[in-house]
Amino acid sequence: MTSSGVKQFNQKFLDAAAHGNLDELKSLLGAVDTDVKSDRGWTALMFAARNGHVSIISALIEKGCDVQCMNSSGQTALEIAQFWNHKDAAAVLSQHKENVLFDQTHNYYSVNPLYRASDLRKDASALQALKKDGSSKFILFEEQKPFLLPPDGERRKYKFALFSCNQLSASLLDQSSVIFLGLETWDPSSSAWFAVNVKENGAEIAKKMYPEGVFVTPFPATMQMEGTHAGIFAEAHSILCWLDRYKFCATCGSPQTVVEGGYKQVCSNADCPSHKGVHNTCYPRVDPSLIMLVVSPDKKMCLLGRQKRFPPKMFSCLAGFMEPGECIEDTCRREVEEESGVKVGRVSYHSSQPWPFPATLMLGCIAYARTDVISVDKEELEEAHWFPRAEVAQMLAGKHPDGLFLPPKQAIAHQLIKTWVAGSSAHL
Ligand SMILES: NC(=O)C1=CN([C@@H]2O[C@H](COP(=O)(O)OP(=O)(O)OC[C@H]3O[C@@H](n4cnc5c(N)ncnc54)[C@H](OP(=O)(O)O)[C@@H]3O)[C@@H](O)[C@H]2O)C=CC1
Ligand SMILES: [Mg+2]
Ligand SMILES: [Mg+2]
Ligand SMILES: [Mg+2]
Ligand SMILES: [Zn+2]
Repeated sequence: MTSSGVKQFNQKFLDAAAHGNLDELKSLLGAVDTDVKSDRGWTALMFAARNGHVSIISALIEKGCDVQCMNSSGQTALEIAQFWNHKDAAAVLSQHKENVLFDQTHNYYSVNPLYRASDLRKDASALQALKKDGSSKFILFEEQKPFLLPPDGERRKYKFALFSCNQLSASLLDQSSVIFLGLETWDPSSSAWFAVNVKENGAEIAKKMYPEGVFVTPFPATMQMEGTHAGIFAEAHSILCWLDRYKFCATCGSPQTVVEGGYKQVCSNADCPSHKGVHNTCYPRVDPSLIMLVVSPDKKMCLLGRQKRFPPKMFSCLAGFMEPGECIEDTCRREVEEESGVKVGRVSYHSSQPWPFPATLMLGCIAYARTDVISVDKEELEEAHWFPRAEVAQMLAGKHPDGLFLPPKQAIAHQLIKTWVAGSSAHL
């Protein structure tokens, strides 16, 4: 199709959304990019939100459109629906889990719908019964690679291939490292989910059941998963990596036994001090890390940097691990000063994101600089600059004249930057 043909096609799609023409929209859905934008940066979802067309909104969300996308004035579809007082449309948009829950941002990898039922972990016989229950669901991993159904004509995103206990061998299910991920709801009779690390023959069974399924290298493939499955992946992958990396007691070096559905390891040495007092070596790790959008003293610019490993032309927020005995605010101030020489004053918390590679927890902040002179630590960053808001908006929209761009929407860095560009938050 010629470029003017594509433009006409896209316009038809946007018009169908704006006029509430569901049949027309559905006939175009497979053929167009659901997030295509008008000249003013409006998506089909925003047009539907503007006019309160709930069925169009539902059809677009079902197809996996970007609910958090912003127009050139920095509004999301939800904000548009609220502004025009379309209550039903706003309700559908705000219910959507990838968007906003409890009026708070929920980042990618953080939307895990399972109820973790941690009390059940201690009940070995209850867990054993759940493993044999026909309604329980099993997801598979091989060497920490999840077994997923890839996108196809119908499906735009990866999702887990689900197995029942009858489809897996007894020896696979008997492993102590079968991880109990939780129940589907708070109702104790709801289905349980488990993650299993398979050996060769398990991988064969998986392929036989789902010939189209693949064991994928987690990053970046899991960035393209259905939102709730990405949340379940984050839980399972972090635990599996921990079990794989921490096989011996950190206190005395003896082998450990996996207990509590994979959530604890106990030292086999009865005399080990880890059996007494504070025994935090037995539990899975979470490594807190700060990520911050630093705003200039005049509030007109933000600080973005490049690590050497980034793809060319990509800039992002500064980030760094928390150190022992440090509070969130001080980690933020220290990492920014170490990496860029800029001194930060007030730090305001925005939102968090599990980053399961293997078990980082990103704590996202907006940081207010007290100084603006940049002196880059070349060990950590290749370059860092102040960028004016209009230029960052171009980067967000993928329209920067020099092709500079930002991490994708699944990264908390993107969400922090978007918050600042929109200037719509209580943080600013
Ligand atoms: N979700 C998102 O949007 C983004 C996520 N991130 C993630 O944030 C995390 C931190 O960012 P990064 O800039 O790399 O961190 P830092 O600025 O703290 O520097 C990284 C260095 O810290 C050391 N290190 C590794 N693990 C730890 C730890 N648990 N505690 C203390 N120091 C550690 C490593 O040194 P050595 O290699 O010498 O051992 C590493 O090279 C990373 O996991 C990164 O993937 C970063 C940017 C965006
Ligand atoms: Mg650093
Ligand atoms: Mg860093
Ligand atoms: Mg550091
Ligand atoms: Zn020990």
